[in-house]
Amino acid sequence: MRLAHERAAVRVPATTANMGPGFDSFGMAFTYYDEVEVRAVTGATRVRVEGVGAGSVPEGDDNLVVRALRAGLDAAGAAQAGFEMRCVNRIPHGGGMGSSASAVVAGLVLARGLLSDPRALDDSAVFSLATEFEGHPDNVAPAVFGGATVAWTQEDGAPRAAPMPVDASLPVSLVVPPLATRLSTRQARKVLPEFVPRADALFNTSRAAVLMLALAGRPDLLLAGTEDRLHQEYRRSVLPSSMEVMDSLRQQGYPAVISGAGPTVLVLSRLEGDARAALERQGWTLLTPGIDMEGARLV
Ligand SMILES: Nc1ncnc2c1ncn2[C@@H]1O[C@H](COP(=O)(O)OP(=O)(O)OP(=O)(O)O)[C@@H](O)[C@H]1O
Ligand SMILES: N[C@@H](CCO)C(=O)O
Repeated sequence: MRLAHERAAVRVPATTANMGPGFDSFGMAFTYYDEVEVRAVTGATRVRVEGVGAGSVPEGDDNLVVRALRAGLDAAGAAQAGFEMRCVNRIPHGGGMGSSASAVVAGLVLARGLLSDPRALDDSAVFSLATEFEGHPDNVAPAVFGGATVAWTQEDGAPRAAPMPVDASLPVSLVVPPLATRLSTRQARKVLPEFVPRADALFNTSRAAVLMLALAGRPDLLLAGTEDRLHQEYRRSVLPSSMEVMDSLRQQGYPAVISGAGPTVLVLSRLEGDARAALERQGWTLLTPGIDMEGARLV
C-alpha cells in the first residue's frame, strides 16, 4: 500500500459514554468537533495545536493523533513519512467527552485519507484499532459511526458495535466544570471495585433496557433509564462536585448522569431557568450540541 495523497483533513465528534446504566458499552456522538489537517512531508513531524491542549499536548511523534495515524498506516502496510499537522481542538481533555477516543479516531481516519486504497482502513478497521488504543469501545463506537451506539467485546476479545435507535432531535445539555477539575479516565477507573453485588448488576440490566426504549422515543422513561449502581457512586470521592450537580438535577426531574468518566455532567434534556443560571454562576459551562449522526469523516 502507498500514500497516494499529500494532504487529508478530518472532523471528529465529541462523545459521551455510559449514559448511566450502560457502563463501558453505551455511547453517543455530539455535533461538537475537533478538526485536524495533516500533510505528509520529508522532514520531521511537527504538530500545531490551537484551542484545547495548546501548549500541553506533545507536538511531535508522541502526539496521540500522530501515534494513531502511524498505527493506521502500519495496519494498512503503508510506508511512514514525516507529518505537518494542525489540530483545532474543542473537546476538553480529561472532561468526560471522549477526547482521547476522538484523537485516536481522527488519526486513523487521517491515515485512511492518505492511502491509495481507503478501504484498507474502513470504519470497522478504525473501530477495532481505536478500541485497542483506548482499552474499551464505548467512546470509540459513536466517534466512528455517529448517533447512539452499544459496543461490547466478544468472547474472543474482538470489539463489536451496533447503532441504537435514537430520536435525533433529543435535546442534550453538557454541563462542563471549570478547567481546574479535569479528571483522567485512568484515575477514575482506579476507584471502581472489581466485584459488584448481584442486585446492582440486575438493577443496571433493567435500566439499560429502559434507556434504549427512552432514547428511541419514550422521553417519559429517561429518568428511570438513566439510573445506575455500577460506577457513578463509586466515583463520588474523585467527582464530588459533579455528583452533587447530578444529584441536584435528578431531584429536580432532569435525567442527569456523569458523562463518561466525568467530570462533565450529561443531561438528556434542555437545561433551563434557575437550574441553568445557578450552575453558570458557579463557573460551569453549558453546551447544548445536537446529536451527530455521521461520526468522523474526511473533509
Ligand atoms: N486532541 C488530542 N491531541 C492529543 N492528545 C489528546 C487529545 N485529546 C486527548 N488527548 C490525550 O488524552 C488525555 C485525556 O484522555 P482521558 O481518557 O483521560 O480523558 P477523556 O478522553 O477526555 O475523557 P473520557 O474518556 O472520560 O470521556 C489528554 O490528557 C491527552 O493526553
Ligand atoms: N466507560 C468509560 C468511559 C471513559 O473512557 C469509563 O467510565 O471509565
